[in-house]
Amino acid sequence: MKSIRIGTRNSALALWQAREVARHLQNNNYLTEIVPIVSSGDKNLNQPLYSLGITGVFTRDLDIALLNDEIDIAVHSLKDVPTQLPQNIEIIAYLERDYPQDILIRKESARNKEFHELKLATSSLRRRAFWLRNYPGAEFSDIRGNIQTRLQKLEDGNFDATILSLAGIKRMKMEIDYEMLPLMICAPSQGVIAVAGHSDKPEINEILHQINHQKTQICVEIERNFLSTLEGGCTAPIGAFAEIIENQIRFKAALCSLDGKNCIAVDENFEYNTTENFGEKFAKIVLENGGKELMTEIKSQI
Ligand SMILES: NCc1[nH]cc(CCC(=O)O)c1CC(=O)O
Repeated sequence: MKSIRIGTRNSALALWQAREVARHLQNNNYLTEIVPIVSSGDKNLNQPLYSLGITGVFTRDLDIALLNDEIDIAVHSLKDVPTQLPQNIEIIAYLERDYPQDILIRKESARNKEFHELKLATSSLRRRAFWLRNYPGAEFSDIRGNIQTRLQKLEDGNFDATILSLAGIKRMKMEIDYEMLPLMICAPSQGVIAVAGHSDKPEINEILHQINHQKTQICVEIERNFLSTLEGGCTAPIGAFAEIIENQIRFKAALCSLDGKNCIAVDENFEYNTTENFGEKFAKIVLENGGKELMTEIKSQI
């Protein structure tokens, strides 16, 4: 039997996630091979990227490799995957979500500062807005790069703390002090590893179904339907988190203005069924309650 070629980005986190998918497949007796994709093979495609619907900065190289049949599947952090997928590419499996939360990491010199005094480094509009909602007037710096780079920049830079995803810290086995941030609502599908496949490869997709975690799928589909109904392609401060508690789903979400002053939140408990699109339903409630105007305002500001 041929081994399944698992495409991944080349960062430490991406490689860890790809190995996690490999481990699940191996547990089901499939052979696997990790294929790190460094740069894109656009040259082999005979159509322009936009005409194939390829948009995501984090996903584009893997999308191209899938379409060029250099890999059989692609592993992603689901929160980095655009809600509109390219032609012929589908998310086929979701691994069980581990840690959806955002956490605060501060440097030693800021040990005794109160939250409202912290100078924060984060480029995420969502993290900024939710923080400002609680601590108006807080100051921010931009910070980009992978987790290791950001932690190095925190040490070197002129700011006190940063906000990261707990999933990333746990996966990298970082021995680091952190504080939980119950004031934040995570990004839609944060903490979830997703496996994308090619729609024309039913045999591979059949295999992927075996490693799918259905409860995770139910939750992230609600979160992502909420996001895509609100957004229409722009990036806004939107948090969304669904979890299954006994036989009910608890869904918490919010759309905030960039300065955090205006937040339209939903907090719902409901019985799940497969016929209703709950994410879309709750997004429409937000849109009808001032969300439409707020989205227009945000789009004009970013
Ligand atoms: N956009 C960056 C990114 N994409 C996925 C993760 C970590 C894994 C996850 O949260 O799903 C991170 C780092 C972070 O947000 O701190």
